[in-house]
Formats: sequence, C-alpha cells, structure tokens
Amino acid sequence: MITAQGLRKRYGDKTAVDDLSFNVRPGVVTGFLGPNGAGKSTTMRLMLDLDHGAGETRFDGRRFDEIRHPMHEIGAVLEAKAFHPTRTARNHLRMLAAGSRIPRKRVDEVLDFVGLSDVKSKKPRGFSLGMAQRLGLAQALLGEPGTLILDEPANGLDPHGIHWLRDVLKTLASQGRTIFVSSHLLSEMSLMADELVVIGRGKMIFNGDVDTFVRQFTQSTVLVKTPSASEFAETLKGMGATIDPAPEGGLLVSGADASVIGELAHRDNIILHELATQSASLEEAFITATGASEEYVAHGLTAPEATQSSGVDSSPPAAGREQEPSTGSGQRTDANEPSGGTA
Ligand SMILES: Nc1ncnc2c1ncn2[C@@H]1O[C@H](COP(=O)(O)OP(=O)(O)OP(=O)(O)O)[C@@H](O)[C@H]1O
Repeated sequence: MITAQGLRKRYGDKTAVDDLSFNVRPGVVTGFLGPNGAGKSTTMRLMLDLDHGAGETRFDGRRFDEIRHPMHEIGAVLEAKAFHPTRTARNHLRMLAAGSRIPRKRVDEVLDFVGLSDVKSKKPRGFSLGMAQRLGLAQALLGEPGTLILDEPANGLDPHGIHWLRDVLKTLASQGRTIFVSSHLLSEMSLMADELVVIGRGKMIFNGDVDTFVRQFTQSTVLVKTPSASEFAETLKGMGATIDPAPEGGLLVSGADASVIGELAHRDNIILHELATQSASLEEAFITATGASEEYVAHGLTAPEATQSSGVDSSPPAAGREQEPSTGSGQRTDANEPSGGTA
C-alpha cells in the first residue's frame, strides 16, 4: 500500500503539485492520469524522494529513506532512457544487481521476461524507445519488488508491446503487488486499471475506481429500438427523459435507466427490439473531468486569409475551458483554480 499525504511542490511561483493525498492499494493496477503538465512526473519524483517538496509518502508504512534495500521493495521507471552510457544492457543490469545483492542469474531472467535476450549484449543508447521501456521494466523488476511505479511505460511500445505490458502489469497486480502507472493512453488504461488517481494543475480531481469515475463525469444513455418510436418517445419525454435520434437508428434516451424504460414499455404494451445501456468511455470522462484544468490548450488553424503569411494562429493561449466539474462524493474534488529511472 502506498499512502501519499499532502504532497506539494513549487517551481518558483508555479505550484506543480498542490496538496495531493491519495492511496494506492495492492492487488490492483492504479492508473495515474492528468493532462500535460498536470504534475504526474513531479508527483512520482516526490514519492521516490527524487525531488524536494512538502508532504510524505509511505510504502507499507515506511518512508522511502527508511527502506534499506529499495530495489527489493520498490521498482520504478521514471525516464525511459536512463541507462549507463557505455555498458551493455546486460552489464548495466548486472551492475545494479551486484549493488543490491541480487543473483546474476536474475539479470538473464528479467531480460528474457521483457523480450530483450537477443540484444542483451548491445548498448542501450542504440535502443528504440520501446526497447528502452522494456529494459527499464527489467531493471525495475530485478529485485522482485512488491511495488512498481512507472511513468508512461507504454510510451514507444508497439501494439503487441502495449498488450504485453497490460498483461504483465495485471499479472503482477494479481500477485498482490502495488502498481502505480501513469499513461496518456486512455483506452489502454480503461483495459488495464482498476483504480485511478486523476489530477489537474497539481490538484486532486478523483481518487477511486474506474467505473465510479466514468459514472460521475459522464451521463450514460440507453439505446431503444421499437416500431412505436414516436409514441414511446412522447411517453419517455412525459416522465422527464431527454430523447435524441440514435445515429444507428432508434432513440437515445438520457435521464432514465434501462429498467425504468423496460417497465414503461411493458406497461404500455410497446414492443422493444433493442434496449441497451450505452456506457461512456474513460476518455469522455477524462475530458469532462480535466477540461477545466487543461494547461496547454491548442487552437485550431485559422483560415489562410486571416493569418496571411504563416497560416498559423498566433493568438495567445487561453486560460482553459470554461467547464466545471460538479462536486460529487468525497472521492472527487474540484481542480479549477489556476495555480501556477530509478529502481
Ligand atoms: N524542473 C522544473 N522546473 C520548472 N518547472 C517544472 C520543472 N519540472 C516540471 N515543471 C513544471 O511543473 C508542472 C508539472 O510538470 P510534470 O512534468 O510533473 O507534469 P506531467 O503531468 O508529468 O506532464 P506530462 O503529462 O506532459 O508529462 C509543469 O507545469 C512543468 O512545466
């Protein structure tokens, strides 16, 4: 279990991490999400004592500096290409293994596990980003730690590699390990993570399970297909639901769940051909939840005649979108106030 309490970091007058407190449970994968510049990497560095700031992180009750053999307890990859410049991949890991009294054979085991056996005698500086990510993971796993902290581990991996990483992290979590992983790949995160820590501009937005996050920040709709569409639409509107035409045909109903709609149809002898709840995606929830705390907002290209020579919009960046997440349960807090590889 990781317990982070009151993490805070300022760079000059910029607050990069603003009083973050959260728990990361063992046995599940916890995703760490936030827009660019939200403070994810800074938070991870603070957690691992790689940066100075306020607050405290405990790993199974102990601070990082109280852990005698960190490689055996915490594996972390914060930078994909942080390797020794001249050693081969295998020698790089052997050096780290020797420093932490890890048997040499474990080096070959982890290299095999991450699929780098064929290039173990090559120097990592020639590795692609995906290969470097694999070597970073091998390094993190050397001491068979109970906790893994990974910053964007899927970055640079091909689709097979991403699939593989998901299986690896889920398996490691199912063994009771604590896995904290940041990623911008939301579709991947929705398949991988059970729980989430979502931040924006350094502040907590949500800490809890993925389904609750999606439910809190989106509205699910129900697809209804019936030969009596106009008649049934009137009935549904009469009980306060909103009706839109579904792109695939039928009615898209908001504001009433499938069981209520089914019971109404039964009451009025309406034949239903389809009744399906359409859940929103993690990506939709993320956009809603973090829209107000997006720091770097892109602007569309303006028409060529408006920009004359360059064709690029040169207007100053906006402060952010005017979208405000409503306050939900205790798991969720607002984040609208503008503020501001190791193993
Ligand atoms: N060494 C530094 N000096 C000054 N500002 C910094 C430094 N490191 C980070 N920052 C600022 O702190 C904020 C948080 O940065 P951080 O890299 O932690 O965000 P992030 O969520 O990891 O972003 P991304 O998703 O783009 O990687 C940003 O505004 C960034 O510009």
